[in-house]
Amino acid sequence: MALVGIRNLHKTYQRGPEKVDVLHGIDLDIEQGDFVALMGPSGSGKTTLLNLIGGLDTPTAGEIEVGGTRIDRLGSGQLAHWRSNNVGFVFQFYNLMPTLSAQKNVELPLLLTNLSAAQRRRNAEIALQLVGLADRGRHRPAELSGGQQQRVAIARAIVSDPTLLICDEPTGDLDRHSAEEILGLLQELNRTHGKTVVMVTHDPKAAEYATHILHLDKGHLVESVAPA
Ligand SMILES: Nc1ncnc2c1ncn2[C@@H]1O[C@H](COP(=O)(O)OP(=O)(O)OP(=O)(O)O)[C@@H](O)[C@H]1O
Repeated sequence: MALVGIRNLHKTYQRGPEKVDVLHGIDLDIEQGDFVALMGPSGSGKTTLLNLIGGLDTPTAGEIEVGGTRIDRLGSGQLAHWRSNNVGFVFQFYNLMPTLSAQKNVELPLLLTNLSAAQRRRNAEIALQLVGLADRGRHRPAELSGGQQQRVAIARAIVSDPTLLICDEPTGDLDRHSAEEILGLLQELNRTHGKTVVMVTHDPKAAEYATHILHLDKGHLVESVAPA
């Protein structure tokens, strides 16, 4: 069974009196261990689909099963609990807490668990080590480069050991060199640590790191090709 199974997925937003149909019956399977790049023109529904897969939003109609759980059937509290156990999120602008050190930022998701303070610290250290920032734990975000801040965000995303990593334009704010480092890191997490990665990107070079490339156009999945 696929890790993510999506059937006839629809999403309609209500904007005042107006209805905006964004996804029109998406069918998609993502296997455990896939690294999927989701591409398509601006407004085609990429972030909408990504947020539905990660349980940040709920569909208007259709089914989403992740790791055997029908997440479209969960209430908002159950969905939040499911997310914290199963999904790590990486965003374009890092979303780190500016007043907290890198170490404390990485520990944040663990505050929702019943791990001891010592265990939280240890797990955050391991995650920072994995992203190559063991020596930057005491730095605040403003004292780190964009690429380093994104590494901290990735450490925060993996500290709870989720199966699924959801990345929305993770290199959209980085120069080419830092972008390649971040993509290399995501690839290593995918290949070596077995994380299933779903990444929205506009950048064809970023998509080359994926094992599968999906194209969305006006709310339809138009193509699914593996990179050469
Ligand atoms: N919360 C919302 N309420 C109403 N409309 C929304 C909402 N979120 C997104 N939309 C609309 O849904 C459509 C798809 O948005 P989405 O962010 O999924 O596209 P995208 O492909 O990720 O675009 P981009 O590449 O520009 O980020 C857009 O027309 C957008 O205006």
